[in-house]
Amino acid sequence: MSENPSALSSVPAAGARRGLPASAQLRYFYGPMDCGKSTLALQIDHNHARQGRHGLLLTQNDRSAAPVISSRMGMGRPAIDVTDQMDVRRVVRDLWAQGQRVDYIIVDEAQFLQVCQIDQLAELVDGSDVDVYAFGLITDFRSQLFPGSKRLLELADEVTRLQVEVLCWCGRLGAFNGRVVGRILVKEGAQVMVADTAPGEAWDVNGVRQDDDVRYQVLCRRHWRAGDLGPGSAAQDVLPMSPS
Ligand SMILES: Nc1ncnc2c1ncn2[C@@H]1O[C@H](COP(=O)(O)OP(=O)(O)O)[C@@H](O)[C@H]1O
Ligand SMILES: Cc1cn([C@H]2C[C@H](O)[C@@H](COP(=O)(O)O)O2)c(=O)[nH]c1=O
Repeated sequence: MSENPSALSSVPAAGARRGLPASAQLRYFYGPMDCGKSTLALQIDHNHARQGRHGLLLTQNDRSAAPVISSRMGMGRPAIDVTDQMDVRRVVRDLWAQGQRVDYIIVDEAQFLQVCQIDQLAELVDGSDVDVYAFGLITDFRSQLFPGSKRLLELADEVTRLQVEVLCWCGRLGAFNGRVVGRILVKEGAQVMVADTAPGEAWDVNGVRQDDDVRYQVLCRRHWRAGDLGPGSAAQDVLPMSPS
């Protein structure tokens, strides 16, 4: 691994500032869709950048279909779209070769990264003292771990569940990312299908047309298991209308 110019820069890593060994960390922030992960990613980037630290922003398959980290709060920042074949260490090395510092890396939609790419991030933390902040879902629409998320749980120095509560339609805490096709909750299909929690949007992601009839709905376990999408769902629609 080539030398990190950050170590030579005027803003050394936190540990080095105190004369301690390098103290970079791999931190993983997770939560269901719509809980504020991208917003927090942008806030952390903002706070580091304003202290003169240099960040590298990565994402994969952002909802906006653009290479950006985008928050539903309306903010967004350009990011590198990580392809499956990309060696993240190479991206960092290339920046160093151009004389650019990389003090920290922010990765949004980290659940989509390959297992080997999570290992590469850990290598950047341990070998080059680069802080890594990863944000993503932990489980998919079947409530199974994404491989990238599993690897983050295995490797991260710190794992944090976001505190912003996303509620199921019944008012319980929602932790399950239900995939809704038409008006039906599905439990089979491709693991990756980019879509929003808002209905009726369609776009191309990496040249692949996404199904405009697919959306996600965060549910509690009880209603995810039952496939009950609440008032306005298919089950409700077939009920006879009450006379006016
Ligand atoms: N109009 C709004 N007013 C206040 N908060 C909002 C509004 N729209 C979205 N949000 C907040 O933004 C969160 C979604 O943020 P986002 O970073 O896009 O989520 P994630 O990346 O986890 O899917 C919502 O949970 C909500 O807290
Ligand atoms: C559950 C689940 C989600 N996805 C996609 C849907 C969205 O494009 C992203 C999550 O975005 P957010 O920033 O957390 O709102 O992931 C998927 O492809 N497969 C799934 O099972």
